[in-house]
Amino acid sequence: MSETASPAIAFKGVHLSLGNSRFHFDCAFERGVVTAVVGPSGSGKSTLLNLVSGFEQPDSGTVEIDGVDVSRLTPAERPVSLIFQDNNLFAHLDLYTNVGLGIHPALKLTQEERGAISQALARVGLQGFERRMPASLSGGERQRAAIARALVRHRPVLLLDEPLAGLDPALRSAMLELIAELQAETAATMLLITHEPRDIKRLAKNVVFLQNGRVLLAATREEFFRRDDLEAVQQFLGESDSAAISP
Ligand SMILES: Nc1ncnc2c1ncn2[C@@H]1O[C@H](COP(=O)(O)OP(=O)(O)OP(=O)(O)O)[C@@H](O)[C@H]1O
Repeated sequence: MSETASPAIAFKGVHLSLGNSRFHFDCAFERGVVTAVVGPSGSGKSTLLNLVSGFEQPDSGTVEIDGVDVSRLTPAERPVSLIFQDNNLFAHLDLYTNVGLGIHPALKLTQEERGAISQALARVGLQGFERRMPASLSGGERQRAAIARALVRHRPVLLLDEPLAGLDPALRSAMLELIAELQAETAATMLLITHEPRDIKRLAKNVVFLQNGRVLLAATREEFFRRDDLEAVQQFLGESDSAAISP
């Protein structure tokens, strides 16, 4: 991974215990690119993202965003947006309100901000969907609405926790394109949890591979795909490939 520019996110001697699981992260994430966060189930991928978003705080060590120690800040105080696999939207609120909440929790919006909501919905292909309720949307449309909300927030860091899981192949590929376009437009630093090598190939510049709560390998995408000397990486590539072709 590039070490020349200052990283957007840095874990410095971070230790955390959750139940019987122990995590130790010392790693950095390059600014303005997508880094794929991969590894076996239970290796700590969501926990790593939670430490960035503030849903977990380290027992010791620090998490820095843009050189600022954010370890003790609440999620709302951090310069971060999040998109999960599902449950990104409030089911009882229409899309206009769901996206608007990304700008202001009490929806005290200026004329310009109100315009930005409709623009963001149009940007993700949901023009005219302002009054639609989440339950009336397909899974792919709901994920696009979540991206619209991230867009209006203008945060420098976007965390994507398996946002494509559960989508059919055509929707997956449309979402991959959309995320790639938004990354190019906004130059946000993105961390993407995925189980799919093709997501890494399409989107990621770097890859961080976790095992047992630690970073096993931090590499560029090209280096990562050459590291099949590592059994865990070989297993990830093998299993994912077979999963990709099975019905
Ligand atoms: N709040 C918690 N209390 C106890 N154990 C926890 C807690 N949160 C996570 N863990 C444990 O920590 C380990 C890592 O969890 P995590 O969700 O970060 O893994 P993951 O790599 O994202 O897994 P997956 O790919 O299955 O989503 C798991 O064994 C999990 O059960």
